[in-house]
Amino acid sequence: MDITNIDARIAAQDWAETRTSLDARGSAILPGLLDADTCTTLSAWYDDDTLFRSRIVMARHGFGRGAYGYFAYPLPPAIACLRGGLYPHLQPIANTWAERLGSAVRFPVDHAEFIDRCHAAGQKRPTPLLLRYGAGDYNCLHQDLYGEHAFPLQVAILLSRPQADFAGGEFVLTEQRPRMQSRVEVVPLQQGDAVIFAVNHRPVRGGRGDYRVTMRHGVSTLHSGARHTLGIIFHDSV
Ligand SMILES: O=C(O)CCC(=O)C(=O)O
Ligand SMILES: [Fe+2]
Repeated sequence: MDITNIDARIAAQDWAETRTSLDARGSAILPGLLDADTCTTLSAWYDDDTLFRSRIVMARHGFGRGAYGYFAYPLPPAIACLRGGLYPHLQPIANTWAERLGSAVRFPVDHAEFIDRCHAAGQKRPTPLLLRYGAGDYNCLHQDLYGEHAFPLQVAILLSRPQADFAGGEFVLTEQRPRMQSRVEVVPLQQGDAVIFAVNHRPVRGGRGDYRVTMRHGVSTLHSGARHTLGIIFHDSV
């Protein structure tokens, strides 16, 4: 796996446009973050038990249908590179959001320092994950919160080819505004595209200042084939 290629692909994204999109809708697409070969390699890792600290069968927990593995430490270099390389682009947005939401929490520039904060609070287990869905599988609306410390943005990368490898299985986001019913958006992704989205709350500018919107994400039912995703969550878990 060519890590310099991943670094270059992170650097090549339009981060100003990404920020605009995150502020406007709480999500943004990074087109072609990973190339097709990298996606194929990462999908194949799903079957390698040595890479994972635990395996979750979603139906057993009421999370949906499908399965995933949480990577073990030390993370494979490609995963560490994605986690550590995406974070510095998101950290300024996270701090602005925290300020606008009236939170005193601030996120350090360096991801390793944020991980130290998680570990000191007992959140020591790595959260990057690889998911696999087959026909009939789905992921219920949820939030990936794993303890007191939570970075407000996370990333999911689609490793499979829509229409060719699978059908259905769309990434969806919902947002709940105060005193309003939930609204849903489908995020159209191609193989190698990443979606960045709010883990929990995001600020929205209203007539009387910012208010707080609650977001959830999930995946609609796969009609056929198999779909792999790589999830990058920036906080660790209890
Ligand atoms: O499979 C997906 O697209 C979503 C996976 C997910 O829930 C996550 O990465 O947190
Ligand atoms: Fe998730």
